Amino acid sequence: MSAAIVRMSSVSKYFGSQRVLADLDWQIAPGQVVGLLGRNGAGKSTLLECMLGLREADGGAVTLFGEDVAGLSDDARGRIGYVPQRTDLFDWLTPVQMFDYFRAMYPRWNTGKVDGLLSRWDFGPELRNKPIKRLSGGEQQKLAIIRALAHEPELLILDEPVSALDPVGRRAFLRELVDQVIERGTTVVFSTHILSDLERVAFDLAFLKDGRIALQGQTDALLEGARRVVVPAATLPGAPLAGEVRRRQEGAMTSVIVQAQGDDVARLAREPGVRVEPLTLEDLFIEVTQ
Ligand SMILES: Nc1ncnc2c1ncn2[C@@H]1O[C@H](COP(=O)(O)OP(=O)(O)OP(=O)(O)O)[C@@H](O)[C@H]1O
Repeated sequence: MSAAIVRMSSVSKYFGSQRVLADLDWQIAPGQVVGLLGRNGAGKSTLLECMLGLREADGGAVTLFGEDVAGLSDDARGRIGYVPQRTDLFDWLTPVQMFDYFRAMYPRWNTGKVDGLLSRWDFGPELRNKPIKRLSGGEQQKLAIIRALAHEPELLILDEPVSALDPVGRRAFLRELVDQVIERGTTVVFSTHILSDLERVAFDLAFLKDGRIALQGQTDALLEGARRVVVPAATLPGAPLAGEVRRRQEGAMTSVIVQAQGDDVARLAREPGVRVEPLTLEDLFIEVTQ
């Protein structure tokens, strides 16, 4: 397997006494497209900011393209695109002025791509020449996405990029992501709460919980293998089932979530009163992150 593009080892981050990242290990391979999931406040933005060196971790190591993130070269920086959760555009400029400014900074800036996206995403002459601070939240989010894509990055980090977009805008963005960005082999890390979007674009999912990546795998495989096994408490063995994620007592029954069905689940399924149910992505999110 080729060397990881992103490598995080034992990364910790505290805000005061609150531990947000707890010795987190994570690696992302070239061309991987990963959806990052977690509850509100789980630390997704913090994780992405530490990954990019925008926030200093309190412990551990982060490398991007094999370089320590604290001393990242201009070349490596030029290969990264980032859409933050809150847009950080120069809002006193107009879109045309902002893109002129960034074009001068990035050798690989693709003006044709910017113009094409502006046209397809409904930026007529009037919007292109209006100060960004007077644009709507969704319009500003579209500009942040265009800015992140314009230099055709090899690593694209998106922190809830579609939260302000309407369904038409979201679909247009996802089409661009799937048809252009992912098609080109770009490595993508994408946090969102819109699970249906992830099912469309993310081949891999990673769940952040208690400051660590609690579960990661291919979306299809996770959904195919994950089951809720509801068992009379007396029938359930005390030892964890193979691939067990969590178990919870519900009256006389115990509900066990497994990532993948092993022989023990097949055996239990034959016992009277046992139910084995498939999980949706939403079920899996709730079960893994609760
Ligand atoms: N600058 C800061 N100072 C103090 N606490 C912070 C700061 N930034 C984030 N936190 C805290 O760290 C935790 C993680 O926040 P973060 O924004 O990374 O979560 P998130 O998973 O991105 O959440 P959401 O899904 O709501 O966007 C939260 O409890 C938050 O209150």
